[in-house]
Amino acid sequence: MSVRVGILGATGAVGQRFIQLLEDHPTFELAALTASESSAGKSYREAAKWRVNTPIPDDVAEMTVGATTPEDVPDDVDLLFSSLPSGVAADVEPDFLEAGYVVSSNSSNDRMAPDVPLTIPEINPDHLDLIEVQREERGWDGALVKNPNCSTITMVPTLAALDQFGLEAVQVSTLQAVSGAGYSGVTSMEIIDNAIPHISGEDDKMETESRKLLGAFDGAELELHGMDVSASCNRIPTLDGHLENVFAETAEDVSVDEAAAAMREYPSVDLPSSPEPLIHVFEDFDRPQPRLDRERGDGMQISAGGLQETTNGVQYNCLAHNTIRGAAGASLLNGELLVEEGWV
Ligand SMILES: N[C@@H](CC=O)C(=O)O
Repeated sequence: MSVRVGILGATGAVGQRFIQLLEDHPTFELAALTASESSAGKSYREAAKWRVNTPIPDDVAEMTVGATTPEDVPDDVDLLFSSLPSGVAADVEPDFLEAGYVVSSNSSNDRMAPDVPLTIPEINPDHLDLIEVQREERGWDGALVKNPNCSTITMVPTLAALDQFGLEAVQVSTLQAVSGAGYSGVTSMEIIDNAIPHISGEDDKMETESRKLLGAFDGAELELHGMDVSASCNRIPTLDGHLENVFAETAEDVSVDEAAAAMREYPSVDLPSSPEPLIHVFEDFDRPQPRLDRERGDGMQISAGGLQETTNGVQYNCLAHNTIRGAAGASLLNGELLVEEGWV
């Protein structure tokens, strides 16, 4: 079965990752690319400054880029991936949803809306049924599904594994790669020989999105997880791969061996982009490391290591590739789930 897909915001850094990940995808056939008005009508090769570490696929290079309006997307496209800047996405995604498109979006707008599924297929696939609520409330024929922020998605699979011990509170400090800020996000003068101890808006995303992802959905309403999450997000001069130091407080005592087994055994799902296993656990205290471990599972695996008991739980490090598992790969996997569950 082949599903025709499009990319909204195809010329940006995440748009380029989508193109890379869609090359040779077993189900998805790339059929539409959109970008800003200034790119519309150009070939993709002319419109995009290609910066991904594999060549632009020849057929994609010759595709004509459309404007980001439903009129410029062929009717036979079944699924759209959105990597629009969040301000633009907030304006234009609703037009596509009203026009009946199913949109799997990486943009941060609406992630916490009560009727929008914020989904990681291995963690909370049942939340996808919020689409029923969304369609009823908004009157859309289409459907909007979001994936979390890259720093959230790095930590939440490990928390999902630990939740069997009764998660009560989480403190996390991040060391985030420069690609998370986009190609021109931090200048070399700001970041070389440096670390920047604040990423605007990022603490709040981790604190809220993680509670939604681990929340309980009863078919009508979603209740946020009761744990308390405190995040401190920092930029460091790595290119890709967000490393995070997590302190998880649990109601029950948990040993290092129990925590490691819970993470190792946390199930993956049977979708083309889901890695097996979902979480790789290192015994070493000095792993995971961004340069060594970000490409594990084609950039889709979560790594953890440095597990130690604390007075009220465990501490550890975790890592994921922020532009693959944390962005384009996350939306793609949500698209695979949408197909599997019959929403596309
Ligand atoms: N908001 C994130 C994006 C993820 O890569 C960041 O700034 O790093």
